[in-house]
Amino acid sequence: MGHFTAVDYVIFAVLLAASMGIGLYHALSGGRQRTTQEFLMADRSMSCLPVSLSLIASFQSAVAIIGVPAEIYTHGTQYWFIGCAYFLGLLIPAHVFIPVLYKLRLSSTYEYLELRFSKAVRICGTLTFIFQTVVYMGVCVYTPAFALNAVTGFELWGAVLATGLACTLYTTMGGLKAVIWTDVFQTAVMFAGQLAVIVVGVNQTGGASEVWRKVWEGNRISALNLNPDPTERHTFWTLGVGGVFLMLSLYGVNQAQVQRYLSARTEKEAVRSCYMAFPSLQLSLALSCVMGLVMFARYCGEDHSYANTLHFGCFPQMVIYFVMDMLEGFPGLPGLFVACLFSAALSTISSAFNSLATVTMEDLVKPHVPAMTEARATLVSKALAMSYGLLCLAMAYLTHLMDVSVLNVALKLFGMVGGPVLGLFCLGMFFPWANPTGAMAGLGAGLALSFWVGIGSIFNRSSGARPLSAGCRAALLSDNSTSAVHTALDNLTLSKPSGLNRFYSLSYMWYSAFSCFAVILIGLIISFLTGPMKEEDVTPGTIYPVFGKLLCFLPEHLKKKLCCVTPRGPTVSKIMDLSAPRCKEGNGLVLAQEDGTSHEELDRFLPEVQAAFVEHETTV
Ligand SMILES: CC(C)(CO)[C@@H](O)C(=O)NCCC(=O)O
Ligand code: NA
Repeated sequence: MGHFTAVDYVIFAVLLAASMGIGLYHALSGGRQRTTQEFLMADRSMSCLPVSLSLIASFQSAVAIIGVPAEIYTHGTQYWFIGCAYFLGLLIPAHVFIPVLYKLRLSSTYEYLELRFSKAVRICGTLTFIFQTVVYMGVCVYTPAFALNAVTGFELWGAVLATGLACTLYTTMGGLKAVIWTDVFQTAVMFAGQLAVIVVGVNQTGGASEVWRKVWEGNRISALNLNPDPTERHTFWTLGVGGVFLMLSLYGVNQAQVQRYLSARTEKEAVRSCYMAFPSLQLSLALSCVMGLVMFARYCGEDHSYANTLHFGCFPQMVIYFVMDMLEGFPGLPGLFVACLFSAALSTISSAFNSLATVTMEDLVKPHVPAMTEARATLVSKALAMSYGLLCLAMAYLTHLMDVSVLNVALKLFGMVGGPVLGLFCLGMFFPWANPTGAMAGLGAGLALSFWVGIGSIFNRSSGARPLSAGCRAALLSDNSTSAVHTALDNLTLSKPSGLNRFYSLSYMWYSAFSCFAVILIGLIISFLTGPMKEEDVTPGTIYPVFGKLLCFLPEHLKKKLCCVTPRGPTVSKIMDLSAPRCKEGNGLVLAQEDGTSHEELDRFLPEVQAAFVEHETTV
């Protein structure tokens, strides 16, 4: 197998150096990262282009770059239908979540939970996010290093340490501005690397029509699978409908993304960035799917040296093997692909460090130390970003100890942990009756159910291995494969799950939707049992009147009766209570802000808000 030349290592080093350069630039320019507003929120001054590229970079890591081609190679193009989920998966955040969250002018998205429910719900939301992100970042930093190491002997722990430390450094120096601008640069490198592999790969295989012929004859082009069985791993329903909930949990309520929307200059700019993320996300999906197809065309029917590793799902090494095989003899291109992999990883973990620092600061530290000076708060935020960077290295080691198939793990984690949090936000925004007790019970039950099915599926391997499709079998059963392989495959595909095993074999693409609905249902039941929230008790601006909008033909008084209009009222003092530690930023009073009002205009209110706050505090 081809080894790296000096040129390749130099390209990798240049990637790290350029990223750190961007970090240094933002540490020394602008406000020099001396306020939390700049360090955590990029001064709320970003325009839509960098924000949109940064949005797609957050959850597009080496896991997707390696995992998706492997998935397409093994199971055909069915996974590509997840692109259908991008429509609603971005439209709903743009027109439901952004308007509500942006107007509240939060820093942490979990502040919403306190405004709508209670402090306890907020803390639970924050802790859930921290858990999800800490596990995810370990997988993200470990995956590219591991895959490269397995095939090319690339220094495993050297790569983990170099990426983890470089990323920690530029995130700590340059704050969110550096994170967003490195995302822009890294997304470009990511696309360039994928494109290079595809162009060279198509050439090596004998042109686009030859690739098409081979994947067509090899049965890789999947027809739309409309099987309603929820245990079938990838169908149109699991990907196109279940995927919408996955997208909502990531692009609607996940702190990493919401923080980007909030860093936009205006609400319009935030909505526009969400729209602009759509084509780039489709492009990214298309590139990784096409890469899987080219890979199949290259190896189908001839070289099955790596097919042995395919038996139990998708192995990342295979993709690296293919890439190195393709790019051998093109000096610099293997290095470009390495840069592509690590770009994807860096842009994800940098978002993780910054968003973790933000929620820890805003939700866990500030409420307990309300008198902290701005300088001290910024210092603590930087210390937090750095600590999470170092924790990431520890998590990479933990990932190393668990032997996992990365794409499934990432998607399962998003569903198991992100789904209940999505449910919590939906419960709060769409159901004015939901009360804090219901929210707590709903979140607890939703998490319990999703961990039950998620952990159950791990111990229920027999059905976990079921997804070997007919096409995959064809690929594995080359002429010279033994009858033992045939028998093993038949046993795998014949065993149909029943009873509890059927529950455990729920497709992981349904996890988000399943746990989201569980939270809403249990949350509503408990709320009605313990006394539903009254309209005048709900904080203004925290409800999205979805029923009011859907039932717009009803007369006004009936709508009011159904409690499906935005509650309004002179409850400013109540908001001041709830958001006391944040009031210096003037969060509470900007609720009436109209669409498109710029932060500059808002800032004119700040002195008034501060005066009101001081008055409020001294009279209490
Ligand atoms: C999150 C989606 C589904 C959005 O397209 C996709 O980027 C994906 O499959 N990501 C896998 C996780 C990762 O790349 O880290
Ligand atoms: Na990324």
